[in-house]
Amino acid sequence: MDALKRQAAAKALEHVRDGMQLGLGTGSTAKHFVDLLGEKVAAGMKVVGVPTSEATRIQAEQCRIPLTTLDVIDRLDLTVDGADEVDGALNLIKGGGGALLREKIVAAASDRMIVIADETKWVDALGRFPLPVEVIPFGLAATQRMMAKAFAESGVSGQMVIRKGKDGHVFVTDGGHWIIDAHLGRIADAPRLAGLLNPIPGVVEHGLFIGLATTTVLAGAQGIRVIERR
Ligand SMILES: O=C(CO)[C@H](O)[C@H](O)COP(=O)(O)O
Repeated sequence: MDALKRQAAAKALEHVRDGMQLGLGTGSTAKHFVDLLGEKVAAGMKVVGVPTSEATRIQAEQCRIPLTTLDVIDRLDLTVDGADEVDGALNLIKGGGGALLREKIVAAASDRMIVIADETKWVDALGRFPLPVEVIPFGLAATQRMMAKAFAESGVSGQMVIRKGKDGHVFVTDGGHWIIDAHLGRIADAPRLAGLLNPIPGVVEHGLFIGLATTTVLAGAQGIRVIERR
C-alpha cells in the first residue's frame, strides 16, 4: 500500500513547475509527496510551500523546502493532499489525520487541488469513513445536539465520538480544538450535509471538502488513474 501511495505522490509531482507556490498536504500519502518534492528542491527546483500542519511544516523544513504563509502570499498555484475518501464528484472526506482546518484553508486558497490516494479511498458514496468535525470544547453538548439535527435533516444519523490521542487523552488539533468523529455510514447528499454543518456556532470546520479537489490521482494494483473533476 505504501508503494501505491508513493506512486500517486510521484504522479502528482509531474504537475509541479519551477516557481510554483504550493500547498503541502498532511498524512502518510502527502508525506511521500513532500519527500519527493524535497528531492526536486535539492536538485534546484524553485518552489515555495505552505504546510497544512505542524507535522508537514517540520517535514518540509527537514526537506529544505522554502516555506511561506497565506499572510505573505494570497494565492497558491496548486495544493497536493491526501484524503480519507473520494467520491465520483471528487468530493472528499478529510481529517483522519486531524489537519482538516488548515488543509481546507490552504485548499480553498489554491487554484488547483490534486488529491493523491491509493485506490481504497475511492468510494461511490462518502461516509463509511467517520466524518471528522472540528469543534470548540465550550458548549460541546449543545453543539452535538445541533450536529444531530443537521444529520437528521440530511437523512443521516450515527454515533458521535470525541477523538482521543494515542495517550488516551482528548486529541487536540494544531488549532487547539477537539474533533468529533461522526459514524454516519453513507452520506447520500454530501453538499447538503456540508451546508447544514457550516452555520453551527461550535463547529469550527468539518471534513467534507466539496468542490475543492480538481484532480484525483489514484494508485492501484492495475496502475495509476488520473480523474479530473467534470
Ligand atoms: O485529511 C488528512 C489529514 O487531516 C489526510 O490527508 C487524510 O487523513 C489521508 O491520510 P493518509 O494519506 O495517511 O491516508
